[in-house]
Amino acid sequence: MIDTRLPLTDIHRHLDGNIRAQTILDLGREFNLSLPATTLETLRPHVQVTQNEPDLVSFLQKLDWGVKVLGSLDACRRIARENVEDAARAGIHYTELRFSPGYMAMTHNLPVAGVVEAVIDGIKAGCQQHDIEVRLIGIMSRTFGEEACLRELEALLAHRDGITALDLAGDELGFPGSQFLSHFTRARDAGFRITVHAGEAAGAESIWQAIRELGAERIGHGVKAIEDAALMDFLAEHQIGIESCLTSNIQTSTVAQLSNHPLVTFLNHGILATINTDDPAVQGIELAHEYQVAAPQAGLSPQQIRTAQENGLKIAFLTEAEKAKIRAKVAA
Ligand SMILES: O=c1[nH]cnc2c1ncn2[C@@H]1O[C@H](CO)[C@@H](O)[C@H]1O
Ligand SMILES: [Zn+2]
Repeated sequence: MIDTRLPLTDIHRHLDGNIRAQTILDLGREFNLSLPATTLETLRPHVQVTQNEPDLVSFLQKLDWGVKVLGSLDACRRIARENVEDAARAGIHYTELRFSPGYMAMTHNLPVAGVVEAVIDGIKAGCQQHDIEVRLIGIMSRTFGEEACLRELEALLAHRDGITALDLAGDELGFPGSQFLSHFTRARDAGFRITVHAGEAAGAESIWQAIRELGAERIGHGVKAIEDAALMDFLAEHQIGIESCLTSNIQTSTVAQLSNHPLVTFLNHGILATINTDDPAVQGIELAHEYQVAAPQAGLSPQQIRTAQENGLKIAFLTEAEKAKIRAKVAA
């Protein structure tokens, strides 16, 4: 259950993995694109997971139509604003929305820094209309290689003030973190907080690499940490937070069934693990489902679910003063 006296957070939520099917239809029409379907019902299987995918890369293909319809910077602004609205409607008090500007820019050759600016704008517009606190995480999509990631990094650095952290996402097996050392050095020098998708498709060594070489303060998914006792101890001792996304891990076949998910073991081990969505529209879920259905199925007790909820703000990329303000507001 969600404890309504505590802030509800979603700190692992891709805004370009949460584009409404209706918006995909609207934008397809606006830019005269030929979509695979023209009604919501028939479009859905092309943009939403309908059965578990065999692996991460197949799952990620479901995000493609969402970004293919981004024919202008205004379209990017729109989906950013709608993301704030969706998160507010899901009852979320604080969210960190992440996006890959190069991935969003790709199909229609939009200026990458322009996409970053449009997303920042759209978030601001959304926050004026909804009572929610939002921070942005820039993603480098490793799937498109080092050069493309460098372009994303530079676009994010050009709008340093609007971006809180840097992440690396996409095909973890094909593009190991070791290819991105210089990217992360630059990002840390610029003062970005760091989270990295690791230990999802690849093993525990990928998590060690993210922490030791990329400077990750938090890990996205981190499922494979369970295979390395020393790493489990390290995560707990150094308070490296884990951003768990239960349903996502089933849909990517990272974990065979929720009863085998390591989240409960992470919590028992004193690791600051959290409950998040990942790509809600693509997955066909919202955060409430993760708390009310997925977490109990993963064996979490009500107390453990509450701990995971508290951990969300604990490991958020905010100052202690900002966290205190959100806690006070929700408790009031
Ligand atoms: O669960 C995930 N694991 C790894 N990468 C992901 C996941 N969901 C989305 N992306 C990746 O994030 C970028 C868009 O924000 C894209 O690179 C997409 O492939
Ligand atoms: Zn993710």
